[in-house]
Amino acid sequence: MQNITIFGATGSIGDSTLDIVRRHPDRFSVYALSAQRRMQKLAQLALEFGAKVVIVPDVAAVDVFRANWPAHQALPEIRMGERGLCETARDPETDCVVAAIVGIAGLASAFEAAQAGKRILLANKEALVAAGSLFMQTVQAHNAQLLPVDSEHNAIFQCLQNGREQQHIQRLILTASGGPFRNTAIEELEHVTPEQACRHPNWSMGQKISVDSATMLNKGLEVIEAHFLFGLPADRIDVVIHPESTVHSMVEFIDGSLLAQLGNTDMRIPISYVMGYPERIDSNTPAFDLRKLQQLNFSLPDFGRFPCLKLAFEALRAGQAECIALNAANEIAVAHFLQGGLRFTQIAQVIEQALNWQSGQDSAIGHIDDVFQLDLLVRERARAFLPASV
Ligand SMILES: NC(=O)C1=CN([C@@H]2O[C@H](COP(=O)(O)OP(=O)(O)OC[C@H]3O[C@@H](n4cnc5c(N)ncnc54)[C@H](OP(=O)(O)O)[C@@H]3O)[C@@H](O)[C@H]2O)C=CC1
Ligand SMILES: CC(=O)[C@@H](O)[C@H](O)COP(=O)(O)O
Ligand SMILES: [Mn+2]
Repeated sequence: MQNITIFGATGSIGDSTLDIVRRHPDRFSVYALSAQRRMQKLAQLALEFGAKVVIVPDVAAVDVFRANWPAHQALPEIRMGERGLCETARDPETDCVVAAIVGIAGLASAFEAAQAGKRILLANKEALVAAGSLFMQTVQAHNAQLLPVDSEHNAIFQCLQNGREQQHIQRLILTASGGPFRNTAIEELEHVTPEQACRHPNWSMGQKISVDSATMLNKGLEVIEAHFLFGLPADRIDVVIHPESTVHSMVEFIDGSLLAQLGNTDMRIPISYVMGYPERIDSNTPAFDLRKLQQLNFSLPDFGRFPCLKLAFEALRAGQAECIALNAANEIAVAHFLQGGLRFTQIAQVIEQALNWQSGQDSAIGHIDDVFQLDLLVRERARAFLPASV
């Protein structure tokens, strides 16, 4: 029996993970669950899965959680804030951490899990983008196990036969849907709404990653994530637009063979893979219907339409500080776009300004605290780059 702790349990990845737990009560037991705003949902989940611990942001959230808890039931232990998340990450009762908080907010707890030598199922790509080598070194130094949840990296991991084929890679090919604006006239992009940007053609996901898919910064973050996970330089990681999102990514090997992983667009598939790893387990998803598969299309992305993807490649080539800046500026820009305070096309402009600013700095990133410090600094700068009105 594996004791699972899910950080970001109320989100889209949390939902899919808990559905696998539901399917395999003999294998998994929920130890702890965290949430940020949705206290009612957290209480329902903690009750259903018998969580021993919940982690909420602050005292006010504790009150809301308690108010949503049935009077006759014993309360789980309630921990608070980042300290509560980190305490739970290293808790001896936690066997496996699902890192599914969105954004840099998930880094401290995921990093703590690495330091505690836990098994980490990593959805939170921003953690790896911002702390790349430090994170990977920490995983290695503490004998932790890092398994990729992100569908592309999970596909690559499967193609590499769980890492055994790593030394024979020629290049990685990340597939990208192209998002909701793949065919939108470029002049119209400055007028698209948050609602349109969040309407992903193939996947149902949280708001932030949906906007990232629409700008294709998601793919840029994934290129950086792949670089750190699989140790390949930027020029051996390709991105192809594949509107069907059926091929989840590919590996080209030195002998010319290409291996791909295919499947429905349902995150329960990659999540069940890492939950059961090294065994495959039932993902509770419908079988793939090959008769519906008329065509698989592939084309090269247009950097003019998707400047964020170009910026991510530039950040990766420039170094860790630029990757931190890319991510921090994007988080600020996307939050403002979602609140109606920024145009869609201005997201790339804010990121570019932050990267230009970063290129004039001398930022050494040798410790995890350097990551948090630079992240905060870039956020401050990025706020200054936001236009006064849209
Ligand atoms: N969804 C998907 O299919 C995929 C997601 N990912 C990655 O997984 C991560 C999660 O994505 P997704 O599930 O879509 O996101 P959601 O927005 O659906 O869920 C985010 C979760 O994080 C919690 N949360 C939000 N802000 C904070 C914070 N500041 N501190 C602590 N917890 C917080 C939320 O709590 P609350 O609900 O209470 O606000 C929620 O539980 C992202 O990094 C994303 O890029 C990767 C591949 C696929
Ligand atoms: C499900 C998943 O892993 C997402 O990151 C997905 O890949 C987003 O789709 P695109 O970024 O390809 O539009
Ligand atoms: Mn992905």
